[in-house]
Amino acid sequence: MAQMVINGGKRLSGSVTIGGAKNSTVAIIPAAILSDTPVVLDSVPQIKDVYNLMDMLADMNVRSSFHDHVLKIDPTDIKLVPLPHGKVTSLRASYYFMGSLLGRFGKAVVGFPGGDDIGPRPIDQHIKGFKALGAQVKEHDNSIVIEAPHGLHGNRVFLDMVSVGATINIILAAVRAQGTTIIENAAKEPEIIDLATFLNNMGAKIRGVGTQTIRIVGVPHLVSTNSHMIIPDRIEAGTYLSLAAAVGDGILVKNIIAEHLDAFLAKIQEMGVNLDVREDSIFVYPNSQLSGVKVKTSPYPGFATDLQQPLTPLMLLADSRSIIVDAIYPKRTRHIPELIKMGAAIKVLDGQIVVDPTKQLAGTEVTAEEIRGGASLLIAALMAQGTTVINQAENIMRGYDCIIDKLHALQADVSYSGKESF
Ligand SMILES: CC(=O)N[C@H]1[C@@H](OP(=O)(O)OP(=O)(O)OC[C@H]2O[C@@H](n3ccc(=O)[nH]c3=O)[C@H](O)[C@@H]2O)O[C@H](CO)[C@@H](O)[C@@H]1O
Ligand SMILES: C=C(OP(=O)(O)O)C(=O)O
Repeated sequence: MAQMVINGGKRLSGSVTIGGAKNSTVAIIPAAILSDTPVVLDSVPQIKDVYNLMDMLADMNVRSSFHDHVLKIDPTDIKLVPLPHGKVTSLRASYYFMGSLLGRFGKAVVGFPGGDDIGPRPIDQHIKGFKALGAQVKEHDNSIVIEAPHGLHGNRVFLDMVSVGATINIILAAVRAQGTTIIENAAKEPEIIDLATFLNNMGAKIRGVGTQTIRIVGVPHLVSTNSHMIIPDRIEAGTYLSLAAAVGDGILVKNIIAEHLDAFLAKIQEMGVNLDVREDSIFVYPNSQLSGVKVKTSPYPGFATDLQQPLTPLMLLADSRSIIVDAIYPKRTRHIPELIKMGAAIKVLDGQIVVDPTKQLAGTEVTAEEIRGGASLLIAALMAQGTTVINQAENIMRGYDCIIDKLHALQADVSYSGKESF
């Protein structure tokens, strides 16, 4: 088990540069096996999910190398193998191999995915999409077995709810299918646009990404000719903005696409956070007076569920009550008992997170049950007097690029002991 040790109570300053988006990267790596030629990705975040996906690629005889944020993937000698367990359960995005193996081989055997334990995460819409394209889907030995003996054929799929994962998985399966697939009620996240840009640059015909209707005309082959630069991670950016507002004495957060953070920026400005939004960076001024706000998460462009936890510690500094309603993952509250251990006046009441003004947090031993819960504890620890030990800190490493170096650059007193020493 990895631990992060934080000596809090210090004001931080300096600048931090945001890495490539986790949720783009973890879709684009599985998508790379749809290419007939080697693929090069740039601005890839140094996170645990990337290393786990590389291990899964190796199981399929796909060579990959990762240096200085450049990831090279050569799928030319790929072999169809079942991916029943092992790394599959270490992250959510392993389920994208269902769509991409199906698109490449017309068959996939993939175990049930892991990822953050933030409440029930069914995949019925993914399966509905695969079936609509002509695949047969069954469960065997804790794996999903998907086969399209007569090939995949484009079709219309109306998603019952807006799902990032189902939208991406259907794109991956449809991109080399025969005919046209139309996804309605599709998710609009910027990471889906990034995936489509990557695939279109290799010859795919995907139109309408970023709207609720996506149209995919299948093509027989994909060929990569240029490297693809991953977009900046809006969730990492929101986390550092929240940290900067909570403990900063003036912090510049660089490599940001501010439009991807509209709902988050509007909310922290409503709290009274003083920001200077520049072309591709945001300067956060030291804050004095903050007010409580109400946050309700919803699919993009709404307030991201992945940012409710990193925002929570900042709410403790407000002079009035804040309320969070996570409409996407109502059970995403495993960090709350840990924040209470640190002295936070916070509770879960009727499915809502109620955050009351808290004068001072105190360092103690807590556990990061998942990525964003871990980020929330990290910010709280930087605010707290004394030492905080975060157990299971490897969960934070699933999604935050070079986090220890970035925190050191801001003068934070943080150390990490664990296998993932990046
Ligand atoms: C790797 C990745 O990109 N992860 C993100 C992705 O997760 P993920 O793709 O798993 O999340 P979805 O967008 O699919 O989930 C949205 C909602 O739909 C429900 N649902 C989804 C699929 C399905 O078949 N059936 C169903 O009921 C889910 O339980 C959830 O309540 O989007 C989430 C919501 O923005 C983010 O928190 C995750 O960071
Ligand atoms: C929930 C998240 O990730 P995943 O879907 O990969 O578990 C997240 O990044 O906050």
